[in-house]
Amino acid sequence: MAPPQGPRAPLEFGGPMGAAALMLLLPATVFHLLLAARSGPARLLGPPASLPGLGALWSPRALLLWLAWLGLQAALYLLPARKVAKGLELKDKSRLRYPINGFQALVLTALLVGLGMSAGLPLGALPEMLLPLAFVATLTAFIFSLFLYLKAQVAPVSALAPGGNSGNPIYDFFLGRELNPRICSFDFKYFCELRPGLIGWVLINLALLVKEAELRGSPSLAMWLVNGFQLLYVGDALWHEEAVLTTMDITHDGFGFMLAFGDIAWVPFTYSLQAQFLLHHPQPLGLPMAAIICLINAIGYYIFRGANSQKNTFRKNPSDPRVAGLETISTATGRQLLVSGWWGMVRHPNYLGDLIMALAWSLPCGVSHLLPYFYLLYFTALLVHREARDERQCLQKYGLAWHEYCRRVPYRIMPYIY
Ligand SMILES: NC(=O)C1=CN([C@@H]2O[C@H](COP(=O)(O)OP(=O)(O)OC[C@H]3O[C@@H](n4cnc5c(N)ncnc54)[C@H](OP(=O)(O)O)[C@@H]3O)[C@@H](O)[C@H]2O)C=CC1
Ligand SMILES: CC(C)CCC[C@@H](C)[C@H]1CC=C2C3=C(CC[C@@]21C)[C@@]1(C)CC[C@H](O)C(C)(C)[C@@H]1CC3
Repeated sequence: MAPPQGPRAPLEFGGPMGAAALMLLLPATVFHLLLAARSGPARLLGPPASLPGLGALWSPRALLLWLAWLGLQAALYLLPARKVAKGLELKDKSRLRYPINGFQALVLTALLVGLGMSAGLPLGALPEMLLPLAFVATLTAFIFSLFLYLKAQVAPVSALAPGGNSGNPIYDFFLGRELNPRICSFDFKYFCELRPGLIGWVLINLALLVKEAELRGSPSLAMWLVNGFQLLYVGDALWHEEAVLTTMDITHDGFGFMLAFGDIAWVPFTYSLQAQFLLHHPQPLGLPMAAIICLINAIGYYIFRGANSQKNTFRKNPSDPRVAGLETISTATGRQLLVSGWWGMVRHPNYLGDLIMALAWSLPCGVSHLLPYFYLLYFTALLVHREARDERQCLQKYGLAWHEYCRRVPYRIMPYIY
């Protein structure tokens, strides 16, 4: 049976009240974290040591820089791609085309930044601008979401997302009405999910590393580790860019404030928190501990990549020799579910790997403060919530076969625990 859609779809995130609260709480959290990371006590909870005036938030230079960044990433998106991939089939039976040139955009951005730095670009000045940059990014997210909401008014019904069309403007603005808003072939959601925010995140990390070298003579080992791990994560996402086309963000969720803000403001300014913390609170890290942390990150990455690649290979071609020997359950839809390999260990092995990596990103910051563990805490909550949403969708899609999968693979994310 098809799940209820439009005004009859069940409301998520606490409905309109929850959506309104999140629209205040999420930007407030970004500013709180930015301020806390640079303050002496670096407290995750409680008010930051000092509150800046409004003047510290607004800077025309930050606005120009931000617009130039978005413009650069949009231009790189429009460059010829090594491949054009097709998305999943839509309600009207069509399949959208997406350029696969994210990794190329990362490399070209690195080249441009490298050239700029050798010509005297003061990258180390960026950390001082994080607050006004986060402010313009948040403003952009609100204005852009309004544009997306209005654009959806004239979109055909077949282009609307299953949720996000409740009729309540606050809720729909938050969740997003249109599934794949585009102008000509420019896909806003796909662009935002992987480009300005993710690449911006590693650029902010690099600027923090440069600033630390300016302040202390050389970057610390902890800063190198955080930069290296997160660059690997972003590089991996862009290298496997096509895989994002099957995530629930692209196939199920509308494009509204939640994803727009998440992609362009939340990711670059909160995911770089560990490097921000390290700039203001240097942490000693010995080689043996660094080696253990590298091992934890490597284990997390091995599980994350192994699980994601196994599912993607299987979904593309179940007879591929790399997955053909795995045990499966048949479903009424004609699709199969893996019940051995990574997907026979827990129902979301990729989340487990991602969480192990999140731990490795925080450990270089020591254990004296809770603040650098914010990502791990937030991410655990996000993935537990996401897992529950995915389970609901899979139950609707696969019915009895999903029950059978849950019986055969009883744990969701962490074997014997959850
Ligand atoms: N860093 C960050 O902030 C975030 C990172 N992520 C990461 O993104 C990645 C993608 O996650 P996400 O989009 O949530 O979902 P998943 O990649 O886990 O995909 C879930 C889908 O996989 C399919 N599936 C589930 N079980 C099986 C099985 N046993 N056999 C075959 N197919 C199965 C189902 O879709 P179907 O059957 O239709 O194919 C299900 O809807 C993860 O690695 C996650 O950790 C996610 C959110 C935030
Ligand atoms: C602002 C709210 C609290 C929630 C916003 C959530 C978003 C920040 C995340 C939702 C799904 C995401 C994914 C990635 C980044 C974070 C968001 C946008 C991802 C691009 C990270 C890199 C991974 O390899 C991936 C699998 C490509 C991720 C896809 C989902």
